[in-house]
Amino acid sequence: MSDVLRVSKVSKDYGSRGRVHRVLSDVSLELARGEVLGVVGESGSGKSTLGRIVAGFLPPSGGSVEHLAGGPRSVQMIVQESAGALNPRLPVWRSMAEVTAVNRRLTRRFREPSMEYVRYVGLSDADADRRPTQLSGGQRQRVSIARALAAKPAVLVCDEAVSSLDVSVRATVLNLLNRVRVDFGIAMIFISHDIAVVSHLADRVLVLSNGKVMEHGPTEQVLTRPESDYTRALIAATPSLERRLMHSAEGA
Ligand SMILES: Nc1ncnc2c1ncn2[C@@H]1O[C@H](COP(=O)(O)OP(=O)(O)OP(=O)(O)O)[C@@H](O)[C@H]1O
Repeated sequence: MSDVLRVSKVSKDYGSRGRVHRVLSDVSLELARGEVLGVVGESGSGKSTLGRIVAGFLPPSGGSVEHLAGGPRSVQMIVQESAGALNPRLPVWRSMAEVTAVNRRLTRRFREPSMEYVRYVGLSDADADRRPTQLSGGQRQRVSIARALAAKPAVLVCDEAVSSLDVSVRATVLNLLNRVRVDFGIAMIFISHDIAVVSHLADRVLVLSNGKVMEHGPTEQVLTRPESDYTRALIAATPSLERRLMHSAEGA
């Protein structure tokens, strides 16, 4: 299947002359249409920096990022509290309409084009008329997903997108993201410190430690036959995942 994203030997340095801190070194990856790459690693390993570089919010210090499909908004990003990007004083349909409207005067006739996405993510027409603060955390994250979809991206970067949600809400949003990948063929970079969460969605997993790729392979392989002690430690630090892996090994 054709690639929609190619990241080649990307590095990132923070700081200035004399006090340079390298936070990403030689990271390469490719994404095909509809494919989900999970990016895991402990706090400070460089996950968000990578996500922001891929989304075009941050320039790399070296290497290249090629967006091989879609228009100018071909990569969209969803973060932990994406609703922060929504105007708190406006009904959410208006924040959504801003993504696509050419006309800055967003009268109510611009509402309908957004509603297709509002309904797709499982929100009601009444929800679209509410302000972000009148919605739950899960509903706000759905709005963020709807807003990203309205931009018709080829790639979605999800950075800790479900981390602040309750476990049951988290499962429904993960299911929604899975449908998005199937229904729209959107590829995703799914960033999380929690390898268990990543394992629900990702086809492949890339493990980052101190800005370096420790391993990168099919999810099943990385979880059951990790190559590095670092990955083994990440799995061991996630008891729910360890239990699940043990059960499936016993059942095999
Ligand atoms: N704007 C910045 N200026 C200087 N250093 C930064 C900046 N942003 C991030 N860093 C540093 O870069 C490293 C990687 O940070 P990054 O946020 O990418 O890691 P992360 O894996 O996403 O961590 P977390 O899971 O805690 O969000 C850290 O050491 C961090 O302190």
